[in-house]
Amino acid sequence: MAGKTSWFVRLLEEYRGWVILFFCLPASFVFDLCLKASNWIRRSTSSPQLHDKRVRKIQDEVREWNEQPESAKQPMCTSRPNWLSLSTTFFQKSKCHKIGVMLFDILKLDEEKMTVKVEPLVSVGEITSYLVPKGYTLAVTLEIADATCGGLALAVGMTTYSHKVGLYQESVVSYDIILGNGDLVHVTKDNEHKDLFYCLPWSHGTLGFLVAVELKIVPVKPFVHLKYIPVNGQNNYCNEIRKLSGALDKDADTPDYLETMVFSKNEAVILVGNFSDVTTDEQRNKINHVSKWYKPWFYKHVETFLRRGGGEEFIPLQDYLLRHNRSIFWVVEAMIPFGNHPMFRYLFGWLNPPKPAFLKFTTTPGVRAMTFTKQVFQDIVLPMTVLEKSINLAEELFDTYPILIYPCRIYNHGDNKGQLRQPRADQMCPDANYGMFYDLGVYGVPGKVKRKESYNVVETMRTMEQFIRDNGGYSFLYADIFMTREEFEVMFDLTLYRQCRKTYKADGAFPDLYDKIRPEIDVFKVGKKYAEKS
Ligand SMILES: Cc1cc2nc3c(=O)[nH]c(=O)nc-3n(C[C@H](O)[C@H](O)[C@H](O)COP(=O)(O)OP(=O)(O)OC[C@H]3O[C@@H](n4cnc5c(N)ncnc54)[C@H](O)[C@@H]3O)c2cc1C
Ligand SMILES: NC(=O)C1=CN([C@@H]2O[C@H](COP(=O)(O)OP(=O)(O)OC[C@H]3O[C@@H](n4cnc5c(N)ncnc54)[C@H](OP(=O)(O)O)[C@@H]3O)[C@@H](O)[C@H]2O)C=CC1
Ligand SMILES: CC(C)=CCC[C@@H](C)[C@H]1CC[C@@]2(C)C3=C(CC[C@]12C)[C@@]1(C)CC[C@H](O)C(C)(C)[C@@H]1CC3
Repeated sequence: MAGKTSWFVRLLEEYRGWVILFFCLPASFVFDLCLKASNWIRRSTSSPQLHDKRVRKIQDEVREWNEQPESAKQPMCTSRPNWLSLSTTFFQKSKCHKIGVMLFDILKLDEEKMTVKVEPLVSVGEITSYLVPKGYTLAVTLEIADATCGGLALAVGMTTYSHKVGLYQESVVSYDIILGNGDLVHVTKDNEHKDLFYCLPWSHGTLGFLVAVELKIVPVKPFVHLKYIPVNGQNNYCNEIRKLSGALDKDADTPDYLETMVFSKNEAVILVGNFSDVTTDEQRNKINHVSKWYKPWFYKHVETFLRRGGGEEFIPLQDYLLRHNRSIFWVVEAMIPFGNHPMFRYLFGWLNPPKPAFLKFTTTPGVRAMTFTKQVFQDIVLPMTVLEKSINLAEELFDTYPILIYPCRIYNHGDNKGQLRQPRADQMCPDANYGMFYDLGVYGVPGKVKRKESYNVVETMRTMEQFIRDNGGYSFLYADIFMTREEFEVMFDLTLYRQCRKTYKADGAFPDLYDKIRPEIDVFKVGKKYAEKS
């Protein structure tokens, strides 16, 4: 039996690419078809006109929960299974009382106000397909089609347009929330619930159930004119990012989209995109549908410009917005090392990406332990003042490239306005009410470049988190965190959040934020094991 198991495990490990190709990708494809079919059935029986009725049903369920004896009450969460969620943590919903918030409709497009009102489970892929043909897109559109408008609103979202508008939360005009007592409140930044308005982002459903969200949209053109600018030398590319993002001058003419992929300490490609029409033959010859299944993975395509010495293309907007979807940034490479081979792409490229939902659904405790201890998926918000330092530290700790940089405004809304602290004086843009920060994205298998042998995830991540706290930054909470509760409260300001939990009847009704987002694995037990080993 043992022999059989080790033969099987060896097959999985040594030929994992083939196993994924012949088993995971087709299974993921079928899985996706089933999900799509069930969404389609749900949508065809649902309609925006029935929104109020659906909301009343949820309110009734919450009121029923309130009528239970105190001793029987478990905190509430949505019934959406954790495997559908885009988070690396596996929050144990079995410890919660689950309420079905099955809301999938696009409610209203208001072209005068430039907003769109949606139910929370509308996905980024769906809203993009709805808005782009009408000449709009969300001000903050994610690259992953499966992220939902509601999940992003109550957690955090960021994109390559964020140097102009900030985080996803800045593009929210209003939230409709069902509170712990079943009341429905409409929350805006100017009405009597403004305190709640500032606390809902980064709250992960611990303040109430979201039933609708109104989001700002921006006018677009059918193409993005994308310039690929390779830069040598760390100071050079960091200075260029600061300049292009408007970090040094709030009146600088900034591009519509700005992204950087750092391929080694001294080599990066900066992507500068602007909305554009395509009218001339010369422009038409430079059209590139980067998201088609047979095209090279986007980051691999970008990397070629290090050798080619720069270039420009016209990319259809929808292709641009979902450019990282097919290879899930560079996550798929660790699973299918030959996935970017032209033969693979032409024959099987349409099967990619493996659905994150499928991967999560099939994650056994062993695979989870492996991804937890041997891989890194982190997005970190940091001020531009530590750009060089953070890249050097990421190299030292994780030893994996590429590293992703998305500049992003963090607004100073005043004192005690939500979980994010005011940017420090030296982090503010001159004469502006925001500081220029950025997302540092590190995804993959640590030790890839210098082939460092041992990777102690707990020690490494805690060093990174110390750096984040010291510099007034934040970890995205979809990822595993390694902080104690006390350290978490140094990173995030929970003063107003706590007040809101009381005022809006969330205490006892919803889990506490730290308890909801921390990994289900005992980080400190894992840390102790590493200590014993060494
Ligand atoms: C049935 C099945 C289900 C799976 N489900 C999931 C899942 O849910 N989630 C998930 O993330 N993965 C999943 N995988 C993918 C699989 O676990 C991958 O092997 C894993 O992502 C890679 O991690 P690893 O520690 O095994 O790295 P390795 O196999 O050691 O390496 C991954 C890649 O990095 C390179 N590399 C590793 N170490 C170094 C180094 N020191 N220097 C240079 N290069 C290096 C390797 O050459 C390889 O290309 C699944 C695989 C199978 C077969
Ligand atoms: N570029 C970016 O910024 C990207 C960000 N992400 C991250 O991915 C996540 C989004 O993924 P997605 O799968 O859409 O969302 P999730 O299902 O992961 O939801 C995120 C959190 O919001 C809560 N939530 C979601 N909907 C509701 C609701 N209607 N009422 C109350 N609480 C709710 C969830 O609680 P519950 O479990 O109770 O439902 C969960 O804690 C975010 O965490 C985001 O930060 C991912 C990709 C890219
Ligand atoms: C700000 C920006 C650009 C954010 C991009 C975030 C993505 C790279 C993240 C979001 C969700 C994410 C953590 C995910 C994964 C990879 C990285 C993702 C896609 C995977 C698929 C990695 C493999 C894991 O076993 C598992 C399946 C749990 C997760 C699921 C979520």
